[in-house]
Amino acid sequence: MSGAGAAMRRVFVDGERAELDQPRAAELAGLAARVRELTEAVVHTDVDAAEVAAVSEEIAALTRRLAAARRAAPPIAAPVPGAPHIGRQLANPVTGPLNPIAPPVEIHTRPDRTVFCDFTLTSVYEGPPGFVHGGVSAMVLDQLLGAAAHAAGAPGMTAALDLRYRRPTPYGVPLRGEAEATEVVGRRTHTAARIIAPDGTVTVEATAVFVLPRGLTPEALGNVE
Ligand SMILES: CCCCCCCCCCCCCC(=O)SCCNC(=O)CCNC(=O)[C@H](O)C(C)(C)COP(=O)(O)OP(=O)(O)OC[C@H]1O[C@@H](n2cnc3c(N)ncnc32)[C@H](O)[C@@H]1OP(=O)(O)O
Repeated sequence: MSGAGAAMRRVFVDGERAELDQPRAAELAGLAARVRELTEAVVHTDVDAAEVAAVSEEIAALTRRLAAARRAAPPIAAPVPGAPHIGRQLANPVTGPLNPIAPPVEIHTRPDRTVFCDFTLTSVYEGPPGFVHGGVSAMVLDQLLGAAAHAAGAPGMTAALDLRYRRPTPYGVPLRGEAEATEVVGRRTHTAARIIAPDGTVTVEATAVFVLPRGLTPEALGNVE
């Protein structure tokens, strides 16, 4: 089995990572939400130099307090019977409520196994002035495409990701992401996705191929249907 396959098995099947119950996850999600506000404030602040220095010191002190009890690796959520493990990665940089760099994006699965998300990116994700960074759009789409592969019962790791940036993606407005699996061939799952602006314009289109690492089964990843 590949290194990635073995690592996934250790985390999701063998219980290598700390597993948080819902109240503890909610506490830490609240902390991450405050840090997201802090990031926004840092990017936009215009306070004077003395205040910047004072706040920097306070933040360094807060960081030391949090680091006083440190885990070796990000924790995951306790398993939910019947649900895929993909939703257990609480520190995922796209969907993870515990990760301050995640917007976070909440992905939903429809009964027909397609997936969608409604999300708003703030100006901290700016690339070209006034618009979302292309790498951030790619990150969101990679996750959404991966979720579509999971939803189809054919999860895998991203082997290829192809993007078409049709129009600039605005930030600060509600965006819709949609994705679906288009074909499953052996360990390969082909997927397609798009980001849609509030006026219905498709700003980015993506296709991706996901490959299930050798030695893993969809069942081991929690795709139980
Ligand atoms: C497992 C998933 C778990 C997810 C957990 C939750 C997170 C979800 C998050 C989701 C979002 C975030 C996701 C992330 O961030 S995943 C992180 C980014 N991705 C990676 O790091 C992947 C790195 N690559 C690899 O580990 C290997 O290359 C993999 C495992 C992908 C394949 O290595 P393996 O040795 O197994 O491959 P094989 O040679 O036996 O080929 C097998 C089949 O695949 C076909 N093929 C191979 N490559 C390509 C390609 N580029 N285009 C088209 N097809 C390709 C190949 O032709 C063959 O098909 P066939 O000839 O049999 O028909």
